[in-house]
Formats: sequence, C-alpha cells, structure tokens
Amino acid sequence: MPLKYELIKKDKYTNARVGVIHTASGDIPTPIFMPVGTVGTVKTMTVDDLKEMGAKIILGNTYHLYLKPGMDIMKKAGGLHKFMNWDRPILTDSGGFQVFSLADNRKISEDGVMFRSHIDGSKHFFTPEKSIEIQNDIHSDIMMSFDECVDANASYDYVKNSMERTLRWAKRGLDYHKANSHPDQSLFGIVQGGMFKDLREISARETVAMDFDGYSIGGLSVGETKEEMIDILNFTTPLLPEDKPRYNMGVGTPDYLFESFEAGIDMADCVLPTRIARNGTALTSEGRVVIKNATYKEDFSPLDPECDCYTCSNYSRAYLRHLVNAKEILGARLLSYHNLYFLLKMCENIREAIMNDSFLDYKKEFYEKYGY
Ligand SMILES: O=c1[nH]cnc2cc3nc(NCc4cccs4)[nH]c3cc12
Repeated sequence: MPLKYELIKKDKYTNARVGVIHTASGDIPTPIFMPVGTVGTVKTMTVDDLKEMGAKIILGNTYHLYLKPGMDIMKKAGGLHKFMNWDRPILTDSGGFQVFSLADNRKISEDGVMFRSHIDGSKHFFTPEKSIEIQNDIHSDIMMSFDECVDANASYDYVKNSMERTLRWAKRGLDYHKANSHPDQSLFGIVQGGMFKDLREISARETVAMDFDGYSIGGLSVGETKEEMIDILNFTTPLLPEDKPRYNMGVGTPDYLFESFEAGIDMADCVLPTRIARNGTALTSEGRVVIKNATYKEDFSPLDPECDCYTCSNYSRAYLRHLVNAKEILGARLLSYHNLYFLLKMCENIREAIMNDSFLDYKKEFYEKYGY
C-alpha cells in the first residue's frame, strides 16, 4: 500500500500540524527533518548513529546513485535499504535537480534531458519514466516526479513553459508509476512556478488534480530572498490538500524550518548540517559556532550546553577545534552527528509544542536564544 498520512493535531494559532506518515518501511512523525544520504550514506554517519539520533527517514539521490554505484549493483543488492543496511523509510529525489545543478552540457527537450556525467563525462538521457524506473530499482519508499527546478531569477515566459512541461512530465511519470512500481511505493508531485503566484496556482491545481500520494514545493531555496521564499511558501502550501504530506525541498537552516512548518509543511531536507560540519561549523542553541575560532582554544565546555547528544556529552569545544584544525576525520564526524541531532531534536520539540498549542512560544524562545 502507498503511504497514508494521519493528521493528529493542528496548532491553534498557525497552520503548523502534527501527523504521522505510515509507510511499509515504518512510521514517520511530522514535522520532520530528513538527513540527506546522497550516494547511500549520510556522510560520516553509520545507520546506528542515525537511529540513535532519532532519524526516521533519509534521502537518496537518483542522479548520484544511477551514476555510482549504478543500477546493476543496486538491483543485485536488492535495493538501497539492503545495500546500506537502513531498514527505515527512504525518500529519493528524481534526478532532475541534480542534472541541472551538477551535470555537464545538458540538453532539455519535451522527451527528457540529455546530460553528461559530472564524474566521467559519459552521456545519459533521463525521462520521467526512466526516473521512476531508477527509483524503483532503489526500492525508494517515497519517490519524486521528474521536474525542472528553474532558478530564482528566470523570466516569466521561461518559468511558464518549464512549469507546463513539468506538469506533462508529472503525468507521464505517474502513469509509468501506476503500471510499474511496487504497491508499497509512493510518488509525490512537485509544484513549480518560480516566484510567480499565478504560475504557482496553476501548477498546484493541476498537480493536485493528478492525485499524488503527497506534494513537494519545488523551485525554492535556489537563491531567492528569504522574503520571497516565505511569500511563495505561504501562498502555495494552502493550495495543497490537508490529508496528504507536504514537503519543502532543500530546507534548511533552523529559521527556514520553523517558517516551513508554520506554513503547514510536514517534511524538509537539506545537506546543510553535514556540509557545514565538514567545514567546522556547528548549529547550537545559542547560534552558529565556528569551532576553528581562537575563542575556543581553551574552552573545555561542551559544544552546546543544552544538548545531550554523544558529541556534547563526551567532548569539549577545545578538542573539537583541535580535530578540525588538524583536519582529523573525527572532527567532521562529531560535528555532523551533533548538527543532525540538533535539527532532529528541534523537530521533536516543535511536534511537542504543536501538541500544546505553543508553537509560536517555542519559536520565539528558540529565535531569541539562537540570535535570530
Ligand atoms: O525544485 C526542486 N525539485 C527537485 N529537487 C529540488 C531540490 C532542492 N534543493 C534546494 N535547495 C537546497 C540546495 C542544495 C544544493 C544546492 S541548493 N532547492 C531544491 C528544489 C528542488
């Protein structure tokens, strides 16, 4: 059976809501942050680390997995869950975004996108059907439709034509999914339309009319201002059905997560926590800590005084600074663990706040302490 969304509680003062997404691979409490495991690993984390920190679902990227290790190995492994020994839900992006943001000299047509691998320059052709086929080989629990994510300053005409093609691609992918995917696999439609509300409304209405298992808001967190993101988010989210999950793609920083959940979004993902960890930056209850700063040279206190994660319970800022300065892999690992834990714990606190009709109080308290 495809996923079922169970709405549990709506916040009294905002559009925020608590729910559970029931999937064949397990239940997902929402609102939820989804760690990104691009090529079948959330960088430096074992699956036990992920379970210990409370990760309920992780992402895999169709584009990356298709190129390496490739679908031959993926199929022989019996899919990504078995390959990486992760027995909880996996959501996969459809490859469209990565083709446009990573591949070389890509050529877009009505049928699909021709591109060259950013790894070895080999030539490939993705279509909406091919994208679903690859996500089936991965055994993805929640699949994304093949779409074009246009950048924030694309012209109205380009966005209109692209959005209309993305709708045609969505229908093709849905038809292929109905005929070829396993009944336990779910498929989301992706709403595009750039920064233009009339195009967003058409995209939302036409995508919802195709009756997907859930809906993503695409084309955001691609360089637009925070005000633009919030404006489009608050306009688009209410156009999506209440009884299905809503996913804001590529989000993000704590404030973007708060704004998304306040608008009624249930799911979000971003490479941010592990990416900034590898550069020596931590998210803490008192804001970002750039651990390389000399300030922390003799600071033997925990990274985040309010965090009970493995990193904060066992190591000091001085030690973490030493590891990062010495370019020790353990530094990246301990900061990645903490950053992911921080966002997952924040989501748990948000769920609790919504249950008590105190989402806005928690947001205010978090923002003041974080320094927003
Ligand atoms: O419209 C989209 N369609 C399918 N995948 C996406 C992923 C996305 N990720 C971001 N932002 C986060 C980023 C990650 C790396 C560069 S930007 N925005 C995104 C938009 C889309």
